Amino acid sequence: MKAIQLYYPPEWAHCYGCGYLNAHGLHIQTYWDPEKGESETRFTPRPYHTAIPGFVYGGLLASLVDCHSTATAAAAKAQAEGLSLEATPLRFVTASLKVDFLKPTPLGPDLRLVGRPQEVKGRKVVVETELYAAGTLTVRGEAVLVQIAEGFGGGAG
Ligand SMILES: CCCCCCCC(=O)SCCNC(=O)CCNC(=O)[C@H](O)C(C)(C)COP(=O)(O)OP(=O)(O)OC[C@H]1O[C@@H](n2cnc3c(N)ncnc32)[C@H](O)[C@@H]1OP(=O)(O)O
Repeated sequence: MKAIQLYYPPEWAHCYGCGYLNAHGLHIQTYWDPEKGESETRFTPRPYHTAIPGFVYGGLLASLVDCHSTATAAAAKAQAEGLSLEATPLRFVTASLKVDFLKPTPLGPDLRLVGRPQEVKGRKVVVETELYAAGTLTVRGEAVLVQIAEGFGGGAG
């Protein structure tokens, strides 16, 4: 199975979190299960992703939820519209990101994020994510993702 992020064309693949063209990035990769209608990302933090010794830095956890959610939105929208990401790449950006840190996340185990689309409407997708460390739910996220429109970012600076 191919990660959703690997369908992004090069101009959308520089993201620090998930861009395959960012040599310094996290290279987050998300997989879509069309039967369950949910996504999965796995990531193993490095020792330097520390908050306090033994626990993962919350900003990293938010980044995982962020890029996991943008990819989930692309897959959910593609499935809802009967599109193939191979033929029609879709790219979403984050409009809103809410992260609840339910428990400290231990540094060491592989982290597993599960994403479930709550709403797919027009250019907007809402995704809920649960993040597990060694089977324990430690983070819950909710993100609003908006499909980028032509000329995205125009006028900035
Ligand atoms: C090029 C590839 C980049 C890849 C980045 C990967 C992940 C990221 O980190 S993205 C970086 C951080 N995000 C950004 O920089 C985005 C900055 N924001 C923007 O550009 C715009 O506000 C943008 C595109 C999100 C929305 O603007 P616009 O295109 O005008 O959408 P708009 O028509 O207002 O809204 C569409 C829908 O989203 C909803 N929405 C928009 N913003 C929000 C928000 N902050 N909270 C909740 N809902 C929102 C709207 O209510 C609307 O919903 P509905 O259709 O139900 O009425």
